[in-house]
Amino acid sequence: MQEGRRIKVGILGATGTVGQRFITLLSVHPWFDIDTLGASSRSAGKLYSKAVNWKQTTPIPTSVRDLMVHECKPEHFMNCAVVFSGLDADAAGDIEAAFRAAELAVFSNAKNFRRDPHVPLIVPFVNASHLSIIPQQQSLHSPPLKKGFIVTNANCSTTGCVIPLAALERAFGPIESLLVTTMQAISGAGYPGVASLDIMDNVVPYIGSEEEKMEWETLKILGGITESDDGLKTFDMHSRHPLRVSASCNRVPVIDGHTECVSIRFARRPPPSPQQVREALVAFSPDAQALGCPSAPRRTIVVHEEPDRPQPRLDRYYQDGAGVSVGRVRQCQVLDIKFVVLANNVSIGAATSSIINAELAVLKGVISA
Ligand SMILES: NC(=O)C1=CN([C@@H]2O[C@H](COP(=O)(O)OP(=O)(O)OC[C@H]3O[C@@H](n4cnc5c(N)ncnc54)[C@H](OP(=O)(O)O)[C@@H]3O)[C@@H](O)[C@H]2O)C=CC1
Ligand SMILES: N[C@@H](CC(=O)OP(=O)(O)O)C(=O)O
Repeated sequence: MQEGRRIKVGILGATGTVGQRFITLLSVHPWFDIDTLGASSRSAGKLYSKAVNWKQTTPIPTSVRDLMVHECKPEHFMNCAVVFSGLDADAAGDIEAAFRAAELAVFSNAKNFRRDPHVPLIVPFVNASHLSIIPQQQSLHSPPLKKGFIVTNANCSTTGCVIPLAALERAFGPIESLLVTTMQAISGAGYPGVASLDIMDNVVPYIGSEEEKMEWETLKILGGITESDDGLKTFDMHSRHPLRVSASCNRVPVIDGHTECVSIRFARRPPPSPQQVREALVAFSPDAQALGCPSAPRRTIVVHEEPDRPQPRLDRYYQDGAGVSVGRVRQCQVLDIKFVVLANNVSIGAATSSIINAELAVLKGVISA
């Protein structure tokens, strides 16, 4: 990024749970300046401070308090080189497609384009290399695009799980089986989300479509990209080393932070020991750090030795919510290794991932500053 150059950005869904986290993070970002905000017609035409039901622990940044909220139409955002989306999935599909067609670079949290064969699904510490599919996405668009594209980040539970898995595949080769059971925070369902009478004093053993998303997204993220003789790139869905995934997803009465119990079997025999696994997790240093992404945490994974960690209340703000916390690394009597991972669903599970993805795109020259 050229010294002194700043990039104007817009936020779609700026009033929501993820949108508020975007505002908090981007208001102090060293490269990006918040220029334009968008939300539904319920909020459009109001000052941000009047439209939003602000739920962050820090005040609304002064730089955005008096910005007007717009409808999510590209013509309001043409000052922006980058648009971050925290849109409700019911609206995200058409709106993000329109923004891409208007030659805007869209970094989305919504699920709508994650399965698109030309859209990268990127967890920034895991598969930044998938940005390489963007020229194909642009050339196959009708009409072909020069600057517009969509990059998605993953489901928040998928994100927490694939980061340690990527560290372990890098150190020990392919994982062939994954069993994961989640305990997901209420904020994952947006605001107002799950009714208090459903979640207080309770655990709800079902989150619609969540298990299917975890089982599918993990394969796209951990897989590579293959290129045919005619130059067409395809996501290989971890098919060179087939990975079987079984996810069980639960909602628990925690405000922020998804906790996941993970068991894995490696392809390699004999498998690594728990101590080797701990060392590989601690040593993990993704490209986002080496390349100098300003929002990348100094350390991606902390490994706790205490037997009762990680815990959401104690660990969800590790590295300002950009890192993940692992604990209880031990032998699994059925597969090889099991552990617990905790990730902040609103930060690295959503807004922080989008922002680091955009930083990677700038550093790799996909976005011209
Ligand atoms: N919360 C989390 O932990 C995670 C969320 N996600 C995904 O991120 C996205 C946002 O989630 P979250 O912030 O929790 O959701 P919220 O319900 O809190 O916020 C939704 C946002 O979308 C806007 N919106 C709703 N309908 C429309 C519309 N028709 N046109 C334009 N804007 C609209 C809302 O504006 P208004 O205020 O005007 O209604 C609001 O700004 C979702 O797709 C979600 O699945 C992904 C990972 C984690
Ligand atoms: N469904 C997740 C959050 C979310 O919105 O996921 P997705 O973006 O994959 O729909 C949760 O409830 O915790």
